[in-house]
Amino acid sequence: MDLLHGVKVKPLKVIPDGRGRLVEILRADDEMFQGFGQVYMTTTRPGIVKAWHLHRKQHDHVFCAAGMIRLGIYDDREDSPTKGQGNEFFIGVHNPLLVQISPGLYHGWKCISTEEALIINTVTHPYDYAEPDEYRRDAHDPHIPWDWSDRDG
Ligand SMILES: Cc1cn([C@H]2C[C@H](O)[C@@H](COP(=O)(O)OP(=O)(O)O[C@H]3O[C@H](C)C(=O)[C@H](O)[C@H]3O)O2)c(=O)[nH]c1=O
Repeated sequence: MDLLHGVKVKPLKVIPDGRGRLVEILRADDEMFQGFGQVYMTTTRPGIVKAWHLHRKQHDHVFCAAGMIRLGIYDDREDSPTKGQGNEFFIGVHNPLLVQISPGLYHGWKCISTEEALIINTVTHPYDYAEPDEYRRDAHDPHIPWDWSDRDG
């Protein structure tokens, strides 16, 4: 899969031992590091879609620590070489991957596990309560050619 302009991925290493497991998520010396604003946890119940979200300033770094999600990213930027294209990732306990999403890209996810998905998002700007850097479209807005329904095969 060709990555959208402004999307980067980092495969994460799971270090298991007799007590449990440890996973480094994002480091200040990573090539992809863009700065630190805050880190927060958000969860999604099975079958629920949280989309579409877009930030104008902020980079997101999405890691799914429990459960599994189908992460969708859609490029609607006029000046982008990948305008009109999308990326899809299946990430979580079975595929530990950190996905960096640049400002201007629509993104969202669906929880595809039977248990709640737990997402750790490390972002480049602290959340501004007065003027959140959050722009949204309905998850099923026809402007974005995306189908969140499950596919049989
Ligand atoms: C991000 C954030 C939110 N909030 C408040 C605002 C709302 O009252 C409540 C839920 O926030 P939101 O609807 O933004 O939560 P999610 O729908 O889980 O949004 C997240 O999921 C999608 C798919 C993303 O891509 C967003 O970037 C990410 O914010 O928490 C805070 O108080 N602090 C914060 O840092």
